[in-house]
Amino acid sequence: VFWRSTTTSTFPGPRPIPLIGNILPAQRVEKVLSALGEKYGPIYALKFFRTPVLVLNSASVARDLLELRSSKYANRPLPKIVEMSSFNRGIVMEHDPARLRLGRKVIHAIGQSRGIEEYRARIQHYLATYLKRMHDNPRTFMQHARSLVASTTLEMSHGYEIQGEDDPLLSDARTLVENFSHASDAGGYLVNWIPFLSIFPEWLPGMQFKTRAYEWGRQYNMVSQKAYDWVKREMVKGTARPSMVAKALDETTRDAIPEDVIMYSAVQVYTGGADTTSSTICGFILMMVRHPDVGRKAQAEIDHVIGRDRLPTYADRDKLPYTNAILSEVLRVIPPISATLREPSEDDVYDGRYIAKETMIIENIWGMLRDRDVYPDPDKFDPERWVDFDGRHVHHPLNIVFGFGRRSCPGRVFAEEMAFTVVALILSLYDISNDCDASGKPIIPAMEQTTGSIMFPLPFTCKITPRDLRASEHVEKFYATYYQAPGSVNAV
Ligand code: HEM
Repeated sequence: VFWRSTTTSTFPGPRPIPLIGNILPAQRVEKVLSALGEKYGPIYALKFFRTPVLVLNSASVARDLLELRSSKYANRPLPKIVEMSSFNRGIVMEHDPARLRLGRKVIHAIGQSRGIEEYRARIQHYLATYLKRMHDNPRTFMQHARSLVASTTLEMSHGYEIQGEDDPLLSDARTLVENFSHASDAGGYLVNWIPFLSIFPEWLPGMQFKTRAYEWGRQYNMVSQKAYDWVKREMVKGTARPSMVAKALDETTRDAIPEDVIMYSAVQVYTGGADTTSSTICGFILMMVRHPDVGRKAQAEIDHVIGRDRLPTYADRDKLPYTNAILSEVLRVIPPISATLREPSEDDVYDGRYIAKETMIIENIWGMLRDRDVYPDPDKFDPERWVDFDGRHVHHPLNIVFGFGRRSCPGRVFAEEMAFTVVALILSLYDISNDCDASGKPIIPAMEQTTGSIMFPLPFTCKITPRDLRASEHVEKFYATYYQAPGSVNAV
């Protein structure tokens, strides 16, 4: 204590109310945290009840702490409600370093380009299905984006093929994401700040959160187990398709990884990957409706580099800098995850100031991506910013939206590939424009997102029309080439 008080000072921040701490709104916290950052700087202190909190509002500070001191900042705080609902099982909230390492290793089997390659034919199949649906029914573009990513992630994690929108596993997985989103809303439950509340019985007024948390936990365990058992049964029958679970249960690694680590890691491919990646695709369409000039410029680039005789592929990414810049700028202005949490496993000092062990660290991703010192006019959607910008730079949006250091997103490679491919295909095939209301006035959708730990653009309408006759021919050809009829896929 003597050392602390003589050599270090504390971080600036708004004065907390005694006993309660600082009060933040229940929704759109990231915006309030950014506004406070403008007053108190790139790293500042708050207090929630007795918990000390540090907010990181700058990517450089996040890199200094979470990347350059990654072993010290590899933990996430564990809110009581998350523990009560069993969501601490699985990579996202894992506390045990050995289990975390194994869980991330399981996911890495599909998180790297080589791993993704094994699913190439299936990814093409789902892209073909997506394009056909977009072509036949462009009005439901949001649903098509969600189905595309849901199908691909469940295929890669479990080798499972979704049977339409009513598929029982898909609807269980969607409920699970919703429950997780509620449970991980740290500010939403008093018990996260006053943990002893959890000892009171469920029938007392105000204790209903306990019933809810146990129900979420029951559902999480049930879905994870059901999906995992399904793969094991398929393996016994000899009909299992290539998947992350099948690979992890392979003879060579069978004894090395505990079964529950495989089971929960697999289900988190869907929970971590599906809504985030489809939110990005819908965010792209939203920005194209709002900025038709940007879409036209990208189409000119695609036509010039690729021509109209074939469709762009992921392999063309480096040749399409403007199209690629659109993806970066979409993720900068509407990142699917606005903030995540960490905590240091030991005391630390940064910039001459003291950080106590188990301080709650808020990575304000939304705020970092609107840092006025780095991005002039940060609310402006301007892909041009990224055309000549070094992709390795700490302030490049793609180095921020997936987080930092040891807990950064293991699905980044897949997410970038899927999102870029869809952006390039859609721009090459379709014009995206605004709808009009009954009086003929253009409807320009607002940049509003759902609340919760994964944000999705609110439903909006637009027109998605084929650019020319060649677009229809390309979609038909793509479908004929890549669509795989049920039952035609080989087992492992
Ligand atoms: C555009 C799409 C995506 C975005 C923006 C995104 C963003 C993030 C962020 C910000 C984190 C927290 C990082 C941190 O704490 O520093 C994270 C973690 C995670 N993501 Fe993603 N993600 C995306 C797609 C995916 C995909 C496709 C998968 C699955 C293959 C996935 C699986 C995970 C998992 C399991 C974690 C927890 C990692 C850990 O705690 O160690 N994500 N993601």
